[in-house]
Amino acid sequence: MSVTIFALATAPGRAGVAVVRVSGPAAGDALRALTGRPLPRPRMATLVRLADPVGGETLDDALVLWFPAPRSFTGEDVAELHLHGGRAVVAGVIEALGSVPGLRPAEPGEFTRRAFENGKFDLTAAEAVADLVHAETAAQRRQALRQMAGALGTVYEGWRSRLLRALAHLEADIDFPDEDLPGGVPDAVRPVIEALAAEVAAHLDDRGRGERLRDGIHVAIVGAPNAGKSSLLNALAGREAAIVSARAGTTRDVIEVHLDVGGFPVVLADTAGLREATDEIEEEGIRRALDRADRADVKLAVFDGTSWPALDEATLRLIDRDSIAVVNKVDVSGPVSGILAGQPLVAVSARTGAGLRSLEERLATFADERLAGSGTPALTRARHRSALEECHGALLRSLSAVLPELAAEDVRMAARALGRITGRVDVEDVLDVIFRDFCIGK
Ligand SMILES: Nc1nc2c(ncn2[C@@H]2O[C@H](COP(=O)(O)OP(=O)(O)OP(=O)(O)O)[C@@H](O)[C@H]2O)c(=O)[nH]1
Ligand SMILES: [K+]
Ligand SMILES: [Mg+2]
Repeated sequence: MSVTIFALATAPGRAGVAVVRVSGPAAGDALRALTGRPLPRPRMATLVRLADPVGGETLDDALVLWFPAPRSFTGEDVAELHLHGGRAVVAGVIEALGSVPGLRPAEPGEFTRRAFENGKFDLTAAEAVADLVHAETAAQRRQALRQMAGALGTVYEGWRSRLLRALAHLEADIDFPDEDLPGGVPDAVRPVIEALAAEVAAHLDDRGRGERLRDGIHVAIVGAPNAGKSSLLNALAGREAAIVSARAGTTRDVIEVHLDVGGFPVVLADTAGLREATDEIEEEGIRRALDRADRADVKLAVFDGTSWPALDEATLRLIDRDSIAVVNKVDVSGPVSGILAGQPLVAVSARTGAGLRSLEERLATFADERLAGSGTPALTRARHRSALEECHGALLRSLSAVLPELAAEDVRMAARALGRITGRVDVEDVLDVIFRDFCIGK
């Protein structure tokens, strides 16, 4: 029988309300010990006085909820204590719970892990709980909620059950071979495996859409010294994150800010101005700038409008189809317009804020094209990607296997790779890694 765990489920620190969660066979004992009363009616908020079971001192007047197993978040008996969110109240209740026999503080992610182990949801949904807790933008929230509702798990489990049917077919063929037909995969099964391999490949080939939506789309600001890159970063971030000065070569290190642009998470990076370096520090800064530009999903190529229509050569060379060309300082230069890399220039002033809205809209459109996609659930984690790559490889091998026994073994491997994603098969080794991502109380 499992031990009973407890933890503060809300963020630590002073707050209006703090929720303490208790889960396990002794949760009812704990609730009775602190309230001095019989258990309240299940799932009904009840106002009670909580007192220290040892000294009898009053700790709080709290709302308590009682969820008997199995109808609870973890599938075990669960008690929730909604406290006044002061540090002393929370500390007193936590200490009182620690004195109840059979209780111990929870590890990070332990509540969600128990829910998974009790079959409340599959691993992809458990991972989505962590994503939802960390979601900072609307698009991230939507993706996590979809995944939590089982959108990804359903796709992977669907593939797995089709594979298991194909496997049954293959195994029947091994037991009762048709002497006239040579070769590995029989004709009846081949199209099934081919179709699955194609679906898995299409799912893998999404340019990291789901992973990017979790982690943010990477945007690098590049341009000549004094074009106003750092000023632009500050204007978009709404704070003085980077140093601005009239001296060319101010920025050396890459400076990152995290933004919400139209509901999409964006990691915006300011970089050193591109020119012949004057010392080795600047040289390293420029190397980092080019490296970041190379790895970015989108480049903001910033030009100094005061030299319009002359445009910096080094910056022009970096422009490709993943770039947005920006002309800055239009407060000085006056209006500018033109087409670069097939797209209209965005004219802005980091100083007055003119044009920043259109720039944000253009960025959001880029993010939308790359991240939002077709509504099919996206691949969200490297863990899923590597298992799917393994599955795909095994499917391709099975198609070219010369013996049905070998084809069956490959299909079995492909199915096992899918089962590892949802947590159906041998996952003990990954559980610790996955739940370590969670905070305590989740
Ligand atoms: N008038 C005007 N001046 C600007 C604007 N944006 C930046 N500046 C000025 O241009 C100068 C350079 O700005 P920075 O933001 O430091 O330029 P940078 O591209 O980051 O320069 P490096 O880091 O040296 O590559 C500063 O004096 C800014 O005040 C703008 O929109 N209008
Ligand atoms: K500067
Ligand atoms: Mg700068």
